[in-house]
Amino acid sequence: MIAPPNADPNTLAPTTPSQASSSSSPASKTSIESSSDSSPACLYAIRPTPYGGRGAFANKRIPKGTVVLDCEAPYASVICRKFKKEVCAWCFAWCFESGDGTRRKGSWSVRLSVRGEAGKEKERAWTPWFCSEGCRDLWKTLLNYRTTKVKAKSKPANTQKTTLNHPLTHLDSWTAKANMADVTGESVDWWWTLAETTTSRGNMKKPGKIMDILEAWNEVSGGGTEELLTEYEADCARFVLDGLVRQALETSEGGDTATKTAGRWPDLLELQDNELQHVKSRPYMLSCFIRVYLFLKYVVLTARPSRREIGECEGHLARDHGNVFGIWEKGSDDEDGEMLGWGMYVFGSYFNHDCTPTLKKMQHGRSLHFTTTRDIEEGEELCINYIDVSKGNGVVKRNEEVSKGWFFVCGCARCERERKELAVAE
Ligand SMILES: C[S@@+](CC[C@H](N)C(=O)[O-])C[C@H]1O[C@@H](n2cnc3c(N)ncnc32)[C@H](O)[C@@H]1O
Repeated sequence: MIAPPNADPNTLAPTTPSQASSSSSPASKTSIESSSDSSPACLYAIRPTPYGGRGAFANKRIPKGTVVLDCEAPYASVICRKFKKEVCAWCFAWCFESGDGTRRKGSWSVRLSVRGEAGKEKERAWTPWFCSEGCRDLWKTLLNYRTTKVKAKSKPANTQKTTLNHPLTHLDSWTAKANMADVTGESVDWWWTLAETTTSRGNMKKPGKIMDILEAWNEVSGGGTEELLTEYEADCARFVLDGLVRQALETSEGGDTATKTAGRWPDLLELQDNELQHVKSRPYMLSCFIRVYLFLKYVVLTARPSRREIGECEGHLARDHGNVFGIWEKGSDDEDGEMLGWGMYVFGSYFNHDCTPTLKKMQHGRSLHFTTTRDIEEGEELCINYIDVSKGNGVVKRNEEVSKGWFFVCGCARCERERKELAVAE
């Protein structure tokens, strides 16, 4: 359970137990159970825990080595830009691992063909790369959708980027001005509303408004993200876009494209919303979120029939941190590898952290599965580990790590026991 450390470790994402008070909502329980026909999710049920929102509890005795959840593919995912040529956008194969001697040069050779002007192939910042044509075809089959095409308008005669001021940097000053010590749900909503109203269609005609500037930027930059967003924000934008595409396919094709156990949009919305906790801890994340939203709305999604509204982008961003899983170089974050990207495997996000985990998660290509590491008794909680618990760190160090990355105090039995032992020793 991770968020993207490579981009900016301080932008990793967590949540607080308080927000999970919707915890035992019947909807979330149904979501998990409804997938039981195609997955072994009926082995457990989602119920409130005494320490941290909801958790997954065994419905019956589960033997060691049982796969309790097998997510075939993520609901949404992104390969970090710096790895995009090295990691297959479909099966997540890393060229340095899959190398047969010829591939050690450091990038895959198949990419999505994008025709630029005069029919010439050109590579854009968002162009995905693949390990094979087969993977590229699968990607195209699922996402046969114009995700990255910017509005086709004739270019203005003067295409000097330098004549435009960066349209989104002013957002930094918004959050800098705000007293973030007093951050509340209402104040976060207020900033979002301000972002929306100052860029709304009603303001379109007024010169100097963000909408106009973004449209002009769009025209001269050809939709490039390089200068509008930081690399991390661009990765977030691609992640959200992937989710929006899946959501659109769900709606337009009756949901048949929903990947096995990846969940659907309503399931994703059932996940813990981490936005407030995240912004409280890292105020600059609010302007990052809003920049991603404005970028998607006015630069990328202008080719779509209807423009996505705040709710959908915010819905993704609010659940991204703390709920997504890293896509790791060796398929498991227990090993010291690179995190190549991240993915939202919705139903996997109900597993809480335990310093003595009962599940091991393993990534195989696009899939992620969770296997019991010992026999589990009926009623026992199924937990994974968010941090490396094999380092031999004590309760204090482990909790420093958990609270730094995920903002919660670990309520697992091992931590409770070690805290008591420490108190007695003092
Ligand atoms: C991915 S979510 C897990 C599901 C979550 N409990 C829910 O109700 O949606 C991670 C969040 O669960 C809570 N959590 C997970 N493990 C915990 C633990 N060991 N102690 C306290 N809270 C925990 C924290 O709020 C954390 O941010």
